[in-house]
Amino acid sequence: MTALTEATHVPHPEYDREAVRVGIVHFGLGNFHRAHQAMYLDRLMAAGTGQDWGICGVGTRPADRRMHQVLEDQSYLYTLILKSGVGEPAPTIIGSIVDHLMANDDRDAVLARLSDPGVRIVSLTITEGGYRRNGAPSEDSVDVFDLIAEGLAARRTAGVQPFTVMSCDNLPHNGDAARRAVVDAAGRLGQEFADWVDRAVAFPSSMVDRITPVTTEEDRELVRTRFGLDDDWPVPAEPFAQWVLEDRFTLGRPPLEEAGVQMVADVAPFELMKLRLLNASHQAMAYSGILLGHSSVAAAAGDPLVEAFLRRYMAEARPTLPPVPGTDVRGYSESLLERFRNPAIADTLGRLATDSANRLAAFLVPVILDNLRAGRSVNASTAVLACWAHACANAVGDAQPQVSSTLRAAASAASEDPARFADEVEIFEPVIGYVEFRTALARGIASIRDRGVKAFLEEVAAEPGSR
Ligand SMILES: NC(=O)c1ccc[n+]([C@@H]2O[C@H](COP(=O)([O-])OP(=O)(O)OC[C@H]3O[C@@H](n4cnc5c(N)ncnc54)[C@H](O)[C@@H]3O)[C@@H](O)[C@H]2O)c1
Ligand SMILES: O=P(O)(O)OC[C@@H](O)[C@@H](O)[C@H](O)[C@H](O)CO
Repeated sequence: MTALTEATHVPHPEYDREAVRVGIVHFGLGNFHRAHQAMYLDRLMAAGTGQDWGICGVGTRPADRRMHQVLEDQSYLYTLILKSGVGEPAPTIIGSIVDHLMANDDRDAVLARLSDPGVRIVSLTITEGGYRRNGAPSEDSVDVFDLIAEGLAARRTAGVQPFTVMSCDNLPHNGDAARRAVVDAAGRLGQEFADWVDRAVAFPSSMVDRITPVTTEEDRELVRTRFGLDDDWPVPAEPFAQWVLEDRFTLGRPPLEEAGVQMVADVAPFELMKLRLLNASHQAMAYSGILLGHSSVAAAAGDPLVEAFLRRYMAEARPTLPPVPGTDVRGYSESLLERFRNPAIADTLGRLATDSANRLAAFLVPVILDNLRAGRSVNASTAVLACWAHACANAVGDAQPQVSSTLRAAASAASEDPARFADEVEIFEPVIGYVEFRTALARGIASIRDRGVKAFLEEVAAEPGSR
């Protein structure tokens, strides 16, 4: 077994990692960041143009301690395994992460990093829920946005220009979501400071894409036995990767376009296309798939009924999208179905159903709202919510969508009184006033209850698509 630091028999960092300086502080260093942003930076370092943009990860939750320990033990190296489903998986050892801190254990070290003039970007993959402040953070967790605001305040006091805050989470207008959260946290330090943050800090939006599932025991075994590498936490991902990023940075940026990133003035059309076709389809597949007895994404996507339902959903979502520069949106939809079917990606419906209310709020509810406003059908997208209600109430174990106990109780009551469910769910607030929505949802819930999910999905999938 070869240590990652010694491995030369697979692609590995050939650049001098000692010469890499930290230029990016990243909050929420999970699998996606390691498969995406860190991979792009590693490409630049290999080309000799990214050496000022080393990454220092920051964990803010107790669960991040495991990542902290593993990375520290492995000199922050890990294996990215790309799986196309055809031929051998392709490993690359990624070297762009050079430090990781736990804010819970050493807040001062994190603030020192944030104050360092060499740090010019703070990036985020803290999940959709990470942008909602629900009361005080739990005792063991540190609030990401409080830390960022404190870091900005320290820089201002020291006369150091503010860093750029770059959200890489799947949220509509993720830059604006980050701005709101940072300005809100800055407001707790004073209104004048919050106004300064709002004026002086750049918050570019981005569209980020690479399906990156949770690491399994099989992935660890693959890396050990097939590649002879001693890696406690490799990252599996699909070969496809896309990053479209607004070119607004206060203190410069890495030459990301040289690594394949699309730098644009306005990311909104790309972002809408991806969230409403890929992520919302993931939601559509998760709850219908769970009710049909599937547990893996590949199996659900390979089920002709789920595929027909996804096509129907995408046809309903497409009219809500603006033209996307250089992109055939129908072709994009087809390519997604193929990516979902990748048999080598052990992605689970359980992962897609994690934190389900926040995901539906970000990806699906806006599609319903736009179609309602335009007087178009919302049957397929509302069918996703009817499936969600039944999956929340009836699925068990890993398949059960992650929701609050209040929401689960509402979902359980929905079978008895389908018309009530709409009023019980906070994330429906933007669409609750539309009678078409309420009727479609109640009808969907009752139809699954009375005729079963298969008959219901067959009926929805057979409706003529919008375009
Ligand atoms: N996995 C993918 O395929 C993928 C693709 C594109 C974008 N993303 C984005 O990246 C995010 C993270 O995905 P991942 O696969 O790395 O997940 P992960 O579970 O591997 O890592 C999530 C990270 O976010 C942190 N986090 C979770 N909730 C938080 C909160 N409320 N406040 C602060 N930090 C929090 C966790 O501690 C962890 O460090 C997604 O939610 C999505 O927005 C993921
Ligand atoms: O990661 P989330 O919570 O935003 O959504 C779950 C999946 O849809 C998502 O992780 C996709 O796999 C990803 O967005 C593909 O780029």
